[in-house]
Parts: sequence; structure tokens; C-alpha cells
Amino acid sequence: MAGKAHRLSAEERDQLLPNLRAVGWSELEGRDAIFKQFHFKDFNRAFGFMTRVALQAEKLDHHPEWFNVYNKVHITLSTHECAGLSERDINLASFIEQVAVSMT
Ligand SMILES: C[C@H](O)[C@H](O)[C@H]1CNC2=NC(N)=NC(=O)C2=N1
Repeated sequence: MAGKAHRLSAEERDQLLPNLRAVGWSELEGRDAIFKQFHFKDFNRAFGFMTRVALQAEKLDHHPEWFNVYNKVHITLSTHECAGLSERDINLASFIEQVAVSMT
């Protein structure tokens, strides 16, 4: 991926996080990362969602930490390269939201 990731500044967080909070993302305690739980109609929908996110993650070379059981998908986003939240996480979260909306 082009350029080095940097941890978002307080100003950048104030600007970028409200939109994600409004759709259910929250900041983890004790770790600089964001988290959201998704629920789908069934496993097919959940896994279809994960497949679309996985292909984009591979394209962006930026990967989610996630957990799936049946129709639930829990996602944590953080950037290893800077050990915290970067713009890459915000971009991936925005993509994930678009996919989720189209799958529910
Ligand atoms: C070597 C490779 O480019 C890196 O490990 C990529 C892959 N996927 C990644 N995913 C996430 N979430 N953070 C990273 O820093 C990251 N880095």
C-alpha cells in the first residue's frame, strides 16, 4: 500500500469518527481500534458479506480482524503498521458499511 500509515490525530478523529459512531461503530477500551457487530438474515448473507469485504481488503492490503458464527459477524479494525487507528481503518469501515447496507 502506498505511503506509511499514521495514527489519527485528535483533530482527525473528531472529523472522521462521528459518521461511523452514528452507524454503530465504537472505539474499543484499552486498544486503539474500532468495533462493530453485524447481524444478517442467515449464514449465506453473513458469508456473502464477508466474501465481498475480504476481496476489497485484499485489494487494499488492509485486513479486518473478525469473528463469525452463523449470521453474526464481529469486526475490529486497527492498523498494525502504526499500532492504532489510521485512515485505512476509516476507509475500510466505510466500504464495509456500503456492503452491509446492500446485504440487509
Ligand atoms: C505486509 C503487509 O503489507 C501488511 O502486513 C499489511 C497487511 N494487512 C494489514 N492489515 C491491517 N489491519 N493492518 C496492517 O498494518 C496491515 N498491513
